[in-house]
Amino acid sequence: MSHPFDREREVASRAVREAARICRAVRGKHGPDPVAKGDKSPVTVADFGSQALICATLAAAFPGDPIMAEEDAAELRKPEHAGVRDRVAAEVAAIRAGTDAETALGWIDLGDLDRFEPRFWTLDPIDGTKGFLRGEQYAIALALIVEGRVEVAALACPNLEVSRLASGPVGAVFLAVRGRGATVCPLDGDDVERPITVSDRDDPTRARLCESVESGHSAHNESAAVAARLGVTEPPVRLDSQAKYATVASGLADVYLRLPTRADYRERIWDHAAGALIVAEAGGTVTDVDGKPLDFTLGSTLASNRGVVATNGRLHPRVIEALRG
Ligand SMILES: Nc1ncnc2c1ncn2[C@@H]1O[C@H](COP(=O)(O)OS(=O)(=O)O)[C@@H](OP(=O)(O)O)[C@H]1O
Ligand SMILES: [Mg+2]
Ligand SMILES: [Mg+2]
Ligand SMILES: [Mg+2]
Repeated sequence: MSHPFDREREVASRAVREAARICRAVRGKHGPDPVAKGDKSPVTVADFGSQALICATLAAAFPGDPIMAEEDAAELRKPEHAGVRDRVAAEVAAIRAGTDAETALGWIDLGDLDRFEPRFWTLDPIDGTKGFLRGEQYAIALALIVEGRVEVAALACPNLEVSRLASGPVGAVFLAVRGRGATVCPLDGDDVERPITVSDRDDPTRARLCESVESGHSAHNESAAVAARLGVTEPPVRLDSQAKYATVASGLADVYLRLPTRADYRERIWDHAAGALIVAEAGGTVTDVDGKPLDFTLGSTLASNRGVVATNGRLHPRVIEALRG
């Protein structure tokens, strides 16, 4: 039986898998060549290559769909970055033979949507770029938003173990369609997908928390205070990227806290759309720190939300209460 968004799910899955290949290739070869953006955050050959491939795939499959992606090709067009541009073009051509630099830059710039649309994709070609540079966790995050609701999510986590068992393969793809549950399957090979669910833990003192590695992205001192109020004794697991959502969705952690470090920072929608649907479809709950649902209708940021809290659902009210102090 076919369902709405079957094709979108299949295309999104294929797109993030192909992007994971370029990320791994860039890491495997000669270092990722980070370039500092205007806000001083890093972007690499792999971020650009991933965005180029995914935008090309989406444009071919859904020509009318706009894409709101994190990166753009402006820096790559500057003469001082000709070396990076040539590497991006070469990495893209290694996967899509015959692609020239102008074509690759044009694909990157397909992700230039900057305002809300009734139907659009949002893409983080590498979420957790700092994790990618450290050789730790990162994710390729793609989501389809229709009428302000996330309908489809695909999240590739190339360094996440599918089953945290020693024998589990490294690299996972998480998929979700609203109303149809969430699944995981290995990034490599063609193993079957299996459904995932959040944990059923309801004792807050035993909650397993996870948070960002970077203290600039989430206030570690405040999450420690929240943990103390809940009576949690285990230290939080720190991992980069939307791998945190995947960890909660698979029941390996119970709570993801992302607490604002500055009053003026607005979360970007591509940092949350895919992960939030995957947790919700695995049976969990995602809100901001005030307990409000995330609002994806306001353009590129979650302008009416502060921070993010994702839990297994059962613990959500207790966590929001603990956040109130
Ligand atoms: N001040 C501040 N507060 C909150 N979030 C911020 C902030 N600055 C940046 N960012 C965004 O954080 C994204 C990475 O988040 P992570 O959870 O992966 O951080 S961490 O690497 O685990 O520390 C990161 O995504 P990528 O750029 O895709 O890596 C940024 O969009
Ligand atoms: Mg970034
Ligand atoms: Mg990101
Ligand atoms: Mg990114």
